[in-house]
Amino acid sequence: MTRVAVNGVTGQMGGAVIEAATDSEVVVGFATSDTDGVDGVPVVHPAEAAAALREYDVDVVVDFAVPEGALTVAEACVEVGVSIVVGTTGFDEDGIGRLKDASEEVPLLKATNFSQGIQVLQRLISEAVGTLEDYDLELMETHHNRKVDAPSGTASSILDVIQEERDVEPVYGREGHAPREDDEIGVFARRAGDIRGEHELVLAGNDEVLSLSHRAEDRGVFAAGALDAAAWLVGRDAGWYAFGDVVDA
Ligand SMILES: NC(=O)C1=CN([C@@H]2O[C@H](COP(=O)(O)OP(=O)(O)OC[C@H]3O[C@@H](n4cnc5c(N)ncnc54)[C@H](O)[C@@H]3O)[C@@H](O)[C@H]2O)C=CC1
Ligand SMILES: O=C(O)C1=N[C@H](C(=O)O)C[C@H](O)C1
Repeated sequence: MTRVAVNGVTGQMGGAVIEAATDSEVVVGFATSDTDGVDGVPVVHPAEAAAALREYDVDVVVDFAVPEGALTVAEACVEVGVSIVVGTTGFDEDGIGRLKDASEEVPLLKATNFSQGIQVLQRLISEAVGTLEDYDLELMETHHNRKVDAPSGTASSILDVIQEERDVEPVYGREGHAPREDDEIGVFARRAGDIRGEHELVLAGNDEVLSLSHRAEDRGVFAAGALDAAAWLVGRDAGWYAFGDVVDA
């Protein structure tokens, strides 16, 4: 069985990964929380990650934490030579640069969303935006009230997909006198309750509206995708991998 360490183990996604790990074994977790165990998994501070990766003979880290924590653990993976699946969102440019550096030393797979449905949605969006060239585009995402980064990592990835097809300028929310420019795309983030994750792109023009959307109904979908990615990643060459590589395999 693949020996997994979970970064952010005391969080919402950490719990979902422990629950979903039936074909792999979660042998240790990292978190800054003041606890030494969760669901029978020992919890170690991220500052001690390198020693724990050696002690627990970890094959791969599955990370759902915060950017600074993900970077600390990614750098521990480099020190020990362990693969890492990065699910944390909200990295700035410097953080992405540090992850890229890590991927030169160990296999690193980063995805802003580990659901297969979002992979397909991104492909559909690419086709729709490329085909309906003159249609207005508006992007919406909705998440639970504890989410700290906005827009979501998935919305940012969808924006990247759109910008490969069309030269659009994101406008993050609108307020006051804000007439729409032809080349803009409105991007909206809503936070409420325990909504697991909803994303929608609206394309409007020519007296019609096309709406492409996805809704995650349980965190288990992300946890299962990340564990599939982890099993796929172990034993590969150092490099930067995407969840699409796993889905297409
Ligand atoms: N790629 C994907 O499919 C998905 C990504 N996410 C992302 O995963 C991340 C975590 O989400 P949740 O579990 O909902 O958050 P959460 O707030 O419930 O959990 C965060 C965890 O990180 C830990 N933490 C805080 N500082 C840390 C540090 N310096 N080092 C290591 N751990 C640290 C906390 O103790 C906690 O265990 C977010 O960035 C979220 O956007 C969430 C769901 C799916
Ligand atoms: O924080 C979350 O919950 C989620 N985060 C990811 C994101 O930022 O896109 C993926 C998913 O939507 C859930």
